[in-house]
Amino acid sequence: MLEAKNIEFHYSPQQKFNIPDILLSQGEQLLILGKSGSGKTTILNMLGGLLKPLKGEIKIDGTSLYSLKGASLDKFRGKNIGIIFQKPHILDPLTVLENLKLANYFSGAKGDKNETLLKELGIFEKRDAKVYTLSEGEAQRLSIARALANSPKVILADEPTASLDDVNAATVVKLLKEQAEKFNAVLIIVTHDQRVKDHISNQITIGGES
Ligand SMILES: Nc1ncnc2c1ncn2[C@@H]1O[C@H](COP(=O)(O)OP(=O)(O)OP(=O)(O)O)[C@@H](O)[C@H]1O
Repeated sequence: MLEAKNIEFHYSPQQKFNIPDILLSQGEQLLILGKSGSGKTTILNMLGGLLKPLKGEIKIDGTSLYSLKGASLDKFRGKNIGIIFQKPHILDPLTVLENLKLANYFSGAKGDKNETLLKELGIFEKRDAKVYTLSEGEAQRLSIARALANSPKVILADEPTASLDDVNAATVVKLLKEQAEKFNAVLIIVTHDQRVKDHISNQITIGGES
């Protein structure tokens, strides 16, 4: 389902990242741990089709990600990959529901699961609220909803709990796991948050001990 093989990458030759091969079947979950600056976001961006590795291949559902270019890569990403960024990528002037509709629009999806998703994530009551009025936890849940709006086969989350208190952090990890299980999607979380460790047993650490 998701395969990353022989990946090599550096921003400068003095700082080469050591990137392990990753092989995940449908429905499998992986936690990538590592200290700040170890390259977690960099790996996630490569897996998400946002940063081309210098060498190696990333395959999703049999498609070699970087054999696609421009609009085809954007379309493939919109349809198959849901990314929850470290800082929520949601649009402030729009409402909660409008943000989901925008994600649907970009991938040509119907959006028939939007309301269910908002209910499951506990923000249905906020569907007509503008994003700038949301609490941090609500905004984070909306960014999860947006990433899941098109029922992706691969869910990638970058430090989804970083700015959350213990209760909200546990809720967010639980929601991500539940949603991934529901879609039988691959779930990869990258984090340096030790609180997430107990929730996903399949783990790798990059850049030495975390
Ligand atoms: N566009 C870039 N150009 C040059 N160097 C970069 C770029 N993006 C990241 N880096 C460097 O690469 C290293 C890894 O960055 P990355 O954001 O992947 O780490 P991280 O493990 O996600 O860190 P954090 O946990 O703090 O988010 C850092 O030293 C960073 O300064």
